Amino acid sequence: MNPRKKVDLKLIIVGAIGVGKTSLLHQYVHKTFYEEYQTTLGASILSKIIILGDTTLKLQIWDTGGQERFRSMVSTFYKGSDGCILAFDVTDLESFEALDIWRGDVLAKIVPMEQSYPMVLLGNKIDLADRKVPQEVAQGWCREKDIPYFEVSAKNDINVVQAFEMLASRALSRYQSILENHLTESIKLSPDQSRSRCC
Ligand SMILES: Nc1nc2c(ncn2[C@@H]2O[C@H](COP(=O)(O)OP(=O)(O)OP(=O)(O)O)[C@@H](O)[C@H]2O)c(=O)[nH]1
Ligand SMILES: [Mg+2]
Repeated sequence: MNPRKKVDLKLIIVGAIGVGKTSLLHQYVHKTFYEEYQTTLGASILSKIIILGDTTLKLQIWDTGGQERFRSMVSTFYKGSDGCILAFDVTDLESFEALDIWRGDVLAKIVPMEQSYPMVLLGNKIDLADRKVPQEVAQGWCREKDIPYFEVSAKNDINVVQAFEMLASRALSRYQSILENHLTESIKLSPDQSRSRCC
């Protein structure tokens, strides 16, 4: 029998209204795409199990609504997340300009750790002709922040799996190094603890 490790990770997807967050998630989890737009009211969760190396990962991915009126409410869901997908629409300049705010909102809810919090940026709808955000501009933003960038299309299923799995793999590495640090700390602590118990 394969003694595969099992890890549960919470991921979130955030970004402005209508950029395609729900569509990206449905493409990744269900391999489906809908042209009709149904805004996400608050948040919803989808799960997917994937295998990375010797680990079975259960991804719980929180889809959040981009409407302004939900911003403070959805930000309460960021807490405890292991990684984040930031999304914008390459045909919507405002959605790109709003990224600093979305990123700031997420980082404000994350407890700072030695290991940096994993994020990836997805520029969605590259199947459309009327692009407003050049690839180099988005890449420049990501370079400054040390975040990987993917140009994607939820509609045509371009780069979607690669982007989600890059985030999952970074979130898993962070989870493992936090776990190792905890174990090292408890090994360091245990001799003192046993001494104090016996004296
Ligand atoms: N052409 C094209 N349209 C897309 C793509 N992804 C999403 N859409 C369309 O964009 C619209 C909005 O998509 P959603 O996935 O609902 O966007 P959202 O970011 O979840 O929106 P909120 O929940 O309101 O924040 C829908 O009509 C989708 O069909 C894409 O890659 N290409
Ligand atoms: Mg949505």
